[in-house]
Amino acid sequence: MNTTAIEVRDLHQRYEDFEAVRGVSFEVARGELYALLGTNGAGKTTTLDVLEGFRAPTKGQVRVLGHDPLAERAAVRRRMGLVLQEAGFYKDLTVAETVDAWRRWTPGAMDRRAVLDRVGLTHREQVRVGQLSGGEKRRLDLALAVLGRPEVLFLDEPTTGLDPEARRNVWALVREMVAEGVTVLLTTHYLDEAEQLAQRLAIMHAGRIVTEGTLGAVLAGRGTRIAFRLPGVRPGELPYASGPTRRSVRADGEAYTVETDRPQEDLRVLLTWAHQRGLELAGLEVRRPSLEEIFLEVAETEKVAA
Ligand SMILES: Nc1ncnc2c1ncn2[C@@H]1O[C@H](COP(=O)(O)OP(=O)(O)OP(=O)(O)O)[C@@H](O)[C@H]1O
Repeated sequence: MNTTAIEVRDLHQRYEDFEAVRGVSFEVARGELYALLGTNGAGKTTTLDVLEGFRAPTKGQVRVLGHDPLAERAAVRRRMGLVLQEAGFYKDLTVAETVDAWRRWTPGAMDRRAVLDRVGLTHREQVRVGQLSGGEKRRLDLALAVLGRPEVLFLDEPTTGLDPEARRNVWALVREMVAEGVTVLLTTHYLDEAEQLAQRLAIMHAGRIVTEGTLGAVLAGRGTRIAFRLPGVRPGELPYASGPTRRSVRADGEAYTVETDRPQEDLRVLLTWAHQRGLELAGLEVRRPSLEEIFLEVAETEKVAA
């Protein structure tokens, strides 16, 4: 059996004279969760649209479970589940009526009770969709997406606008799907979501993938961060003169972040310096960079390069 579930090769997508996707390539293995992150307008939803068979690529090739999702729609549509950014429900139908309506045209659909149990909405069965909370609507979205037991699930920003508890509930559900062998392609603005769920991820910016791989690989090669607050000291006074070490110091008001590939030595120098001057390094921490920082750096570097 082919172990690749999703394949994107040199995808380009143009809207009239604007090229929204500019040569994107990646693969997702069966049973893997892959996250597409990116700035607003990076091209994530457009990439998903092509994979879902809603658009023909301007150039390049995509395959889902070995098929062209547009030309061979019949072969692949029933094996995919979609959660789109905007859910189109009838507000006046109850949860039960909504699921029943979808079951009618989903061959091999799960029982209504089974699917609602799965997403934790059984107790809301008789409630009208218009009265559900945002988190409950997202869970109903997921219920409809998994109703036909899909092999591949596309989730476009599945937790946008949800409170922390509702997000965690959605994460738990997504983890269950992955544990059962479902392949998931997720787009998100939340870096912690990708950190929590994704086996591999890509950061997109202006139509291109700028970095890709496992979380470890994306973080590798980026220096350790030494962060602290120090009121009343100018950046030039810190004990880090320019030198051969790959190091940078960022100041944001009194908050300093030193990025370094020699954390132990740099920390020792900093602590000795502060001790000799009787200075208190408030909130001192040594940590690896967060995806958030990498994301911002990527966006910043690209802006400078553009
Ligand atoms: N139908 C369309 N016609 C013209 N331009 C479009 C169309 N859809 C998207 N775009 C443009 O293409 C670019 C990529 O949009 P896309 O929705 O794929 O990005 P995204 O990464 O999903 O963004 P977001 O995170 O904001 O949802 C944006 O500049 C957007 O304005």
